[in-house]
Amino acid sequence: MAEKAWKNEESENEKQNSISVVGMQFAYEGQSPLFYGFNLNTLPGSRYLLVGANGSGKTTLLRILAGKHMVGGRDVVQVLNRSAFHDTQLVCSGELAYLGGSWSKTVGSAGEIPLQGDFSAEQMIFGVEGIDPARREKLIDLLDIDLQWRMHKVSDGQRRRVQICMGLLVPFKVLLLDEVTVDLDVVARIDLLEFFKQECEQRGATIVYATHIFDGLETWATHLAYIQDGELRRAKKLTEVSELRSSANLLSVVESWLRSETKSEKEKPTNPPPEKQKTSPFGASPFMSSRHMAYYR
Ligand SMILES: Nc1ncnc2c1ncn2[C@@H]1O[C@H](COP(=O)(O)OP(=O)(O)OP(=O)(O)O)[C@@H](O)[C@H]1O
Repeated sequence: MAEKAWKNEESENEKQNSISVVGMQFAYEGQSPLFYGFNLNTLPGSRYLLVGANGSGKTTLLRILAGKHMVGGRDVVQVLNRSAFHDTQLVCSGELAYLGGSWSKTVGSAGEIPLQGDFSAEQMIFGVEGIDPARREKLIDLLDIDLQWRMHKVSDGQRRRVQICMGLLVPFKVLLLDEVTVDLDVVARIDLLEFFKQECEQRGATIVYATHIFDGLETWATHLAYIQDGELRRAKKLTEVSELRSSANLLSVVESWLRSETKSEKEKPTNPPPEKQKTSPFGASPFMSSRHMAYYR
């Protein structure tokens, strides 16, 4: 029923993108652009797997989508048709959620919450107001959280469970995940991935998940996005990745892409490659990083 409801709504909205990135450019201070003319569109209900070598730009992209860096005008990076950076309500309302590697979490209007200290899991989880009790119970159960855990005495995996629980308390519409299952045991990871899948199928949520762990993701993801040095080399439905139609699994497909990337790097001439263009395609102004403009969170 729920699935049908969001799909009807979606057809009325003419399949609007849940994420839209158009001609994005971004550089860290003092560095040449990491992203230049970067485009990405996702539809509601999709589960994107974001893959690429170490340093290819996955975390930076997720942080930009999460509104943590300003990368140009309001139209460049839009989530739910609103500017990811300028519309702070997106994050405060919980519609746009980001779960990354750090041990702190912005939970709506509660702001940054440290996840280490002499307090219980219960205090943390029940400290967030306005949460649907049934959803909260479901998450506590799913992540097998003991509400009596003292946060300064738990293991990395247990702390991670509490972090994930808090990040999911509000029913998100777009969820950005940066390698968050890394500390979880197999059962917790499988159950969580299944929960994410249901959130997309039943509510039309969109997930972008950056990971190097591909176990079980062939049947989980709907799309695969492959980044190389800040360039989106592939963005396809998983069913359209030709290598996956043969017997190859996701791990070996991504491994072959990464290996050919490394090989072509080695075969490059020793002269340094020309830097990516540093002027904006939208005007003659010099390229400016988000930090030059002091617009980052
Ligand atoms: N705060 C920062 N300041 C300057 N450069 C940075 C910063 N964070 C990342 N970088 C650089 O930006 C590039 C992309 O880094 P990013 O963390 O986005 O890659 P990644 O694909 O997430 O890597 P990994 O798979 O190792 O997590 C790298 O060259 C990195 O050194």
